[in-house]
Formats: sequence, structure tokens, C-alpha cells
Amino acid sequence: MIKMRLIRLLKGAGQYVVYQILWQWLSLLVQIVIVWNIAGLIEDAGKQGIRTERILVALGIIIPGLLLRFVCDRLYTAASFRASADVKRILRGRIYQKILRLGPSYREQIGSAELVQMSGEGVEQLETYFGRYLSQFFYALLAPLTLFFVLSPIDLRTATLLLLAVPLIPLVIMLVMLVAKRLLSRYFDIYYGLGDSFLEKLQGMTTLKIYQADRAAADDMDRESERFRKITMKVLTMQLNSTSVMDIIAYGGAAVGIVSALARFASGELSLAGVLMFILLAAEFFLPMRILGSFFHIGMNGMKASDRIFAFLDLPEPEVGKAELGTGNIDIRMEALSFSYEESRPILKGITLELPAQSFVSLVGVSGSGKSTIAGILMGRNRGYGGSLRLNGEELSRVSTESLMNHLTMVGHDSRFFRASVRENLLLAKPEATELEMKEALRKVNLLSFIEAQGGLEMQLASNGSNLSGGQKQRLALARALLHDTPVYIFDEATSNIDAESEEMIMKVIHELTKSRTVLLISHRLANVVGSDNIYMLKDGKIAEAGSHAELMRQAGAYRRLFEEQSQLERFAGGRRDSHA
Ligand SMILES: Nc1ncnc2c1ncn2[C@@H]1O[C@H](COP(=O)(O)OP(=O)(O)OP(=O)(O)O)[C@@H](O)[C@H]1O
Repeated sequence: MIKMRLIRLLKGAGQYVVYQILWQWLSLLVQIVIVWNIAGLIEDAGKQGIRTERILVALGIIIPGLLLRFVCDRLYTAASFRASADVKRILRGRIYQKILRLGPSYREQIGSAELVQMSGEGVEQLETYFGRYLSQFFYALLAPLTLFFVLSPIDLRTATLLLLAVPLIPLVIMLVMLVAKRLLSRYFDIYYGLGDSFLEKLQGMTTLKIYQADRAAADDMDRESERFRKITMKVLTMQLNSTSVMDIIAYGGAAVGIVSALARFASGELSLAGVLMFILLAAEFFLPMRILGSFFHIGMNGMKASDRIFAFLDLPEPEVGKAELGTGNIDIRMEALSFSYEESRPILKGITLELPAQSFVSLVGVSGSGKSTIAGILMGRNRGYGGSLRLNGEELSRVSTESLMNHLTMVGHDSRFFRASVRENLLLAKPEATELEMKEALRKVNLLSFIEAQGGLEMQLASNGSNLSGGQKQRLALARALLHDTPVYIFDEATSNIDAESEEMIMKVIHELTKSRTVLLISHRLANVVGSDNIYMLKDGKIAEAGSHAELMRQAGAYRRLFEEQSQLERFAGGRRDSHA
């Protein structure tokens, strides 16, 4: 019912939970004093008639008492708010720090939708756990004991009867918990699954529309939503039923206590004031436990949500080193490099290759041979490789992520842009870049005149740069990469799916870069790698051939075959274009 790890995690929130218990308890003590006064007043009125001075004395206690209770309630609410606000702040901070520690590889460990749901609604679920449930748990133990302590001198038998009936409520709660645990696990599995599926379908809406598969996807969503509706109804039914049982115990128990007190009064063993005390306070024995019961379901949701949060916080973190790479050129060497995404399926099977400082090296090979995986390892995205990958003699796993990002820049085939100005998107790469530097980078990729015609650096980009053409987007990505100004550049299919003019332009800039930087080029189009110092041809996670273009052509192996096939195809396509023109 109480999760110690949650409490330990959120030490700061603990003090507010203690305040909540204290304010509730003080409010109960004041209530006892008020009830004791009312009971005494009625008894006195019965014996001596209604006297003004007696009423004034009673009001002198009751009115300040009510005011004090009002203040206690306000202070309780304030402490509850502080406890839950702290929880949200602390937990979201922990999740964020964890994402940072997981580094660029975090998306391999958790889906975006689950992460959003967990840090959004998952954390919200804990608000009630800390803001209400936790303090109520302790107060529900404290209140009946306090009442027993006050009422037992008046009538021990009735007070004991009331005290003994209270544990029936936690008993029901525990029975419900047995069912609820499994049910809630399934509920959250379905809930997070629905979120993942919804996000995926939303992101792939264009593809779904192109293949007119949106109707089928909507039907899928309907089915998943229906499953979620059903499990939600099951959870609600379980909660409602247990609430009803708890109500019966709470009000039934209070009624039994009142009947017992009345019987004692009828037999003359209890005074009028005494019986009135029991009538007015009997329900208070049960109400805190009953309220705990209603918070319990929300508390359980919170605890279940925290299971997910803890599972995320416990994810193994890649060992990130602290070594710095220093300034200057970078020399990269891989020796017997191996890697697999899933244990049973090795992707890289002992790659040995060199990228000497300021060299131009290319990786080619059929789709799925492992080229991007190598780029991913170099960029710190794919952690846990075997063999060795050294940068200036320093093992990559020992290099700090920050240092790595300061020395390597990667441009992929689908660079991401944010809905902001061109200036803001460029400044991501170099926050201190001057206007002149940004314009120079745009000029190098032949984009300056276009951007200037659209309002200059203030031109607003739509989400992910969707108001640019594919070629313009890639050229802008290259300009941003140039501003980053690092000793190593990796281009992973940076020219695929773009117009020939943009491709030529980008390759020109890459060739220019090779004069002063270490460049790793991954390309399907072998014409682009001809000028490389060294070309590695990958096959099934191994290096099948290696050498300069001329050497590989002399070897007359797979590289030469592929090169000649592509040249022929391009000549054919060129010929067709000319004849159409
Ligand atoms: N995140 C991942 N999880 C599991 N398997 C993956 C993941 N990324 C890639 N793979 C697998 O690793 C293998 C190599 O993929 P990789 O992207 O490195 O190949 P590639 O040579 O770059 O291919 P392409 O030229 O088509 O981009 C593929 O069989 C792919 O299925």
C-alpha cells in the first residue's frame, strides 16, 4: 500500500506529507472539542434549562474552533498542493536527467509515445498519491486511535466495538488490491500500447492515405480503443464495487456503534452527553479510512504508473566516458568492430578499417550490410559495441558525449528542422555564429539567394522544414553542418532522393571539405565515391573489398560489377533524358 522507493525518491515532498497529517489531526482534535461542547450544552440545557451565559461560553469555544478548523483545512490543502507540485517537478527532472544520461541511444530503449505518456500523465497520476493518498494513509490510522483514546473513558465497550470494526475497510482494500494489481497492469499495457499505435499512425498518415489504408488503420484504432474502453470499464466497475462495500462497512459500523451507545444510555450506563458524543463522532472513526479507500484507487494508479517510471529510471545506462578528445584533427581506427541490436543477430562481424586524419573514406555495400550501423556507433547512438574503435588513440566508449559531439558531425538523408526561423535552425549548430558566417555557409551550398528572396535569415521554416524542397532541405542541412565546424564529418546517404543539381552541389562541398577534414561518406551511388582515398565495400557486416577506386576496379570484384552496372544505368537514363529533351 506504500511504496518506500517512491518516498525515498521524493524526500523533499515528505515534509509536506507530514504537515498534511498534522493539520488533519489538529482539525480532528478541534472537532472533538466542539462536539464535547455541544454535547455538554445539550445535557446542561436538559438539566438546568437554556441559560444565556452557558450558551455564550459554548459559542466562545465553538466559533473559534470552527475558524481554527477552516484554517487547518486551508493549510492542509496548501501542504497537499506543495507535496504534489514537488513530486511532479522532482520526477520530471529525474526522467529528463535519465534521458540525457541514456544519450543519443535513448530511442532504442523507449518509444516516444510511452515517454510522453509516462512523463505527462504517468507523473500526474502520482499527484494524488503524494497530495492525498499518502497523508490519508497515516491519518486513517491516527484518527480512530485518537477517537478511541478520547471516547474509551466515556464508554470502553462501545469505543472498542467501533475501533475493532475499522480494520474491515483495509481488509476490503487488500482483497481489492489482489484483483486490482493484475487488472491495472493490463490496463496500463493497453493504454501505453494505444498511445504508441496512435502516434505511429498519425505520423504515417501520408503513407496511409497514399495506399488508401487509412480506413483499415482507423478500424485498427477502433479495435484498440474498444479494448481500452472495455478494460477502463472493468477498472471503474472494480473501483465502484469496492467503494460501495466500503460505504456499507463505514456507515454500518457507525450505526452499530450508535446503537450500542443508545443501549448503554437506555440502561443508564451512559450519560446524555456521552451518548451524544458517540452519535456525533461514530462516523469519524470510519470516514478517514473510507476516504483512504477512495484515494486508494487513484493511489494504485499512481503506484502502477511509478512501476513504469522506475523501470525507465532503472534502464542500464551506457558507460559514458569522461575523456576529452582535444583540439585538432582526428584519426579514427576500428579493429574487429562488432555490433548487434538483438543478441541473436550480429550485424557487424569484425570490421577493421582506418580513417586517417583529413582522409576521405567511403563505405559502400548493399542495403542492410551495416553501413549506417557503423555511423551510428561513431555518433554514440549505437552503444555496446565489441572490438575496438579509437579516436586519436582514445577508445570511443571512454570519450564524453559532449566531446564526441564537438568533434563529429553527421548529415543523414532526412535532416530535422524545427518550426522556427532559418537563423534559429542554423544557430543550433553554432550559437555564437555571426550573420556573416551564416550567410557564408548558405552561400557555399548555393542557398543564399533563395533564402534572401524569402525574407533572409528570418524566413520561417514549417515543421521539419516542409516548406522547402528535398534538395533545399539537404543543402540547408549541409550549411548547418558546415557551421558546426568539426574535424570529422559523416555523410550517410546525404544526397539520396534529391535532385541531380543539389546532389552535385552537395558533393562539391563534400569534396572541398575533404581537403581539411576527415570525411566518411556512405553512398549507394558509386560515382560519388570515386575520388575517395579509400573505399570499403561491406557485405553481411564484413568488409568484402577495400582500396582506392582504381585498385577496386583492377580487382574486378563486386565493386567493379556494381560500378559498371550503375554507370550503364546512368548512361541509359541520361540518354533517355536527352532524347526526351
Ligand atoms: N534499430 C535497429 N534495431 C534492430 N535492427 C536494426 C536497427 N537498425 C538497423 N537494424 C538492422 O541492422 C542491419 C544493418 O542496418 P544498417 O542500417 O546499418 O544497414 P545499411 O547498410 O546502412 O543499409 P542501407 O544502405 O539500406 O541504409 C539491417 O539488417 C537492419 O535490419
